[in-house]
Amino acid sequence: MSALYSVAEIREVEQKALSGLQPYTLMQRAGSAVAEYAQELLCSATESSPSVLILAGPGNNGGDALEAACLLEEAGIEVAVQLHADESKQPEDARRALARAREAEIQFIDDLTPAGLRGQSWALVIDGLFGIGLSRAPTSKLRAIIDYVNGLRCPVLSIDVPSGLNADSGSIVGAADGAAVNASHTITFIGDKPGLHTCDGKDHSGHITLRPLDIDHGCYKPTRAFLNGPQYFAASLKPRANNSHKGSYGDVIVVGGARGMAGAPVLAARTAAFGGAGRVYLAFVDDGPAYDGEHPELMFRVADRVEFGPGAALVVGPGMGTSRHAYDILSRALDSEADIVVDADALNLISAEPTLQHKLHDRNRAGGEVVSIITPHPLEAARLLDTTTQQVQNDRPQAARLLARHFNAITVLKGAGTVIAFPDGEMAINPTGNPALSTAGTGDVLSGLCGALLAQGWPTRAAALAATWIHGAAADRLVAEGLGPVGLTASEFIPAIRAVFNNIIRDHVHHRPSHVAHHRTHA
Ligand SMILES: NC(=O)C1=CN([C@@H]2O[C@H](COP(=O)(O)OP(=O)(O)OC[C@H]3O[C@@H](n4cnc5c(N)ncnc54)[C@H](O)[C@@H]3O)[C@@H](O)[C@H]2O)[C@@H](O)CC1
Ligand SMILES: [K+]
Repeated sequence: MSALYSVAEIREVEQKALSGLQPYTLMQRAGSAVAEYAQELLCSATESSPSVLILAGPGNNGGDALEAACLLEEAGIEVAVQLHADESKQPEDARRALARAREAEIQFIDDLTPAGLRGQSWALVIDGLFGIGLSRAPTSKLRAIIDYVNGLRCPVLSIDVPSGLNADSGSIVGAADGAAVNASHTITFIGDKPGLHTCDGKDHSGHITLRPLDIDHGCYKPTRAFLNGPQYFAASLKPRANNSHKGSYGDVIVVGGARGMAGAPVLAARTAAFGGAGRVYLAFVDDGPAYDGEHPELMFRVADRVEFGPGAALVVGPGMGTSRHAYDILSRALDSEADIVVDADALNLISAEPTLQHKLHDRNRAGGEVVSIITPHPLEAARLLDTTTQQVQNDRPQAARLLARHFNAITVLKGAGTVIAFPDGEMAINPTGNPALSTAGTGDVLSGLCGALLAQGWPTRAAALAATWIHGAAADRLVAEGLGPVGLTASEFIPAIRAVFNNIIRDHVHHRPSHVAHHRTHA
């Protein structure tokens, strides 16, 4: 159950479902799911006042809220509704929900400003202002209500999508002119949505619960997007054979390190070693250090004297600089038949040089297998797409898909809710990770881990998914241990990555029993 649906796909499912159901059925189901969940939240609330504030907007999201209001009132819970709708323009189902609420003599708050809400202490707010139908920034009047809700300390349950958030992209509709509810919980309907998991979605959605509303499976089509998880790379999680040696786990060559920038490739190389590569080389653009005192197992070379044969996995770009010399080395790496991870300065060089762009694009192996992974952060992505960081962040899924198609490379667009896009249009959003990763060097760690998995023979697709997931899970583990999110350094993620990786291998490997149980026979 980790498929992600675009708004257009949700609408399609909804239309198919509605054609086979009595009118109002889905809204009833949605309202009752909200009421049920609200009651669960109220049970755990500490607030002495049981009063629930219900915000209902102009569309069917507001209808869901009104239906929930009726059900909560029937259950003996005190509710107060603030309705932000032009009643003459409500859709049919929402109008019916409103009529029902009026008949039930639910309390409507006449004052539609925050002043009408102040002075009350709410046990819970139910946010039904906007769902997937929000098309422009909320008006200033509604922004004031959203600000009021965001200043409260009680739980906030958003219906379908936190109002103000774009369900496809996770950005706030209207950017600086917009505002979105900060939910503690989101109950989302029909299918999970990408925008809840990336960009601002991660901060605004809180705990996400999916309710498919009993819609027949036949109404759903397969989607091209999913929430990343170990099930998507489980086939590559294998135990190590006893009869193996360093050659069994491949070579990583980290290519980078212009003068004065040795730290980045060292971080990538250390992670490649901790991620299980058999041998790890650093190929320096300029004369780098002779060895790593803390990890003397890493082998230092001068890039000009290193062959980029097909057998090794290349990680190109950390601390590489953008000199002519770096260009030549990158060009040679792109010409090679090796699996390649392209990061950092290598991406900057590519964004400035059409020749390199073509080389990256044309790197398919015979049979069409994609052999390149690019790992841009939003600024690098913006340079590659010749646009602005703001534009990239406005629609991260779209930006990642464009990059993947344009450069024919699996694209790992880093940031809150990292997006992994494939050249065939498929896309994953990564649920692991936290702001502890917002520090220098964590990108080098990610590209080093990708390289380690490629060196161990993982397909590029599985490597990109697993590296992203493990990298984020390592950050989550450190924060759970009380070591972050403030002040963690990139180096500290490296041993945590090793621990998480070994754990998931253990969890996914089926062990044979060590002995055979024997049955006693009684005489
Ligand atoms: N139709 C159905 O049977 C179902 C609908 N569902 C609910 O309905 C929602 C979608 O309903 P709608 O399509 O009506 O969309 P919304 O309820 O999200 O809101 C759309 C309405 O808001 C208006 N609007 C958009 N942006 C605005 C702005 N900035 N300021 C003021 N008004 C603005 C639109 O003109 C439209 O009237 C879902 O998110 C879900 O909560 C679910 O209950 C599932 C079943
Ligand atoms: K909502």
